[in-house]
Amino acid sequence: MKNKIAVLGAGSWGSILASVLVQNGHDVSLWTRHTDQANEINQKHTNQRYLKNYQYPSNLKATADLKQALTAAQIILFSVPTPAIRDVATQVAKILQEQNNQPLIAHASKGLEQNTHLRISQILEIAIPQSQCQAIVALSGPSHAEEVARQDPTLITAASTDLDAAKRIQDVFMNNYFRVYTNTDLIGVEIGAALKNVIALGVGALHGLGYGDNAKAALMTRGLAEISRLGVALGANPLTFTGLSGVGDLIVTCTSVHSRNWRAGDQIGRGQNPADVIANMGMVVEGVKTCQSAYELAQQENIEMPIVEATYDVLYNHANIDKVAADLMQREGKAEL
Ligand SMILES: NC(=O)C1=CN([C@@H]2O[C@H](COP(=O)(O)OP(=O)(O)OC[C@H]3O[C@@H](n4cnc5c(N)ncnc54)[C@H](O)[C@@H]3O)[C@@H](O)[C@H]2O)C=CC1
Ligand SMILES: O=C(CO)COP(=O)(O)O
Repeated sequence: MKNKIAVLGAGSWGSILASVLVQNGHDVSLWTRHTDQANEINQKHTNQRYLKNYQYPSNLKATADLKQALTAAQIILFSVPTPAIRDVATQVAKILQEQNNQPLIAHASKGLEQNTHLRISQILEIAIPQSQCQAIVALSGPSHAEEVARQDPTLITAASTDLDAAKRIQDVFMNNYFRVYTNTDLIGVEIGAALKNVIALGVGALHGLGYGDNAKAALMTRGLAEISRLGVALGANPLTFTGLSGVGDLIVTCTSVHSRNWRAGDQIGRGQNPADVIANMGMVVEGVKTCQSAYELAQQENIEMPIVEATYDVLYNHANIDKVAADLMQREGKAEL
């Protein structure tokens, strides 16, 4: 069934998800706040700043007019960085009220809000009244835009407490290279998605420091233990962390050259100033702000998260990165489980 879908955010992820949806036969309106970017997508079918040399389907329509993008939308997919979610969702709620529309809301963003420590679906739930929204679905898993663009096999999860809503998102995205599973553990999926970026910063830093695969595998594994500990304390199913949005996304983000978080960590490990690295990336590095939220959340919930704490110290307290890595090794002996 053909759906009218609004995709909000035309960075690398939103624009390629919009492309998948168009290829699947849906009527897609891709919203960006930049008119020149909308013009480039509509006229040249490119989005050079975000996905070099990729040709978008000619029937993908981009617009800088949010009202126009949302008109008659049956599904709205948010794909803006976490810090922008609340503001964009507030604008969306106002328009939906005027249009008297109640679409299904999905999001593909990965992070925790600063100060509130909220997951994306929680922010959306607050910003968009229930009367304006059928349900909320989170889309997550090991999926770099650059490889979806090549139509490499990609598997992700659509998570919602409303299984029918998750199935609808599964249906609109599934094709021969994009396979979608459903999951009702929204908390686990969103926590895995947000926290893997923090661990990838750390693994990238180890690479930059010159450490080998033993150290990186160790950080990934113990990082997953921290993610699971936090997730379970917040109500997640521990098994979710063995899935696509848990270990799956952790692996891809900690090992892929496409990962902005890994690349940022690598440069920091080589001695560059974290603020400069983030400023020069040209795309969002979600793990940096999420690290602060995760650090505060761990303190608040009294959860032991030494890797998150070490990453926080490097990013926010100018801690010496060699010393931080050495200190992690000097912690008292522990039971693994
Ligand atoms: N790039 C990827 O392969 C993947 C990204 N993600 C997630 O998707 C989300 C978006 O990431 P990307 O597209 O990669 O980021 P990006 O940095 O490539 O693009 C972000 C887009 O959001 C727009 N934006 C930023 N602030 C905004 C605001 N206040 N209002 C409206 N638009 C705003 C920017 O103009 C840009 O078009 C992130 O949470 C990321 O973790 C998830 C899976 C894969
Ligand atoms: O979430 C992602 C891959 O699944 C993207 O990770 P980066 O933001 O580190 O590129």
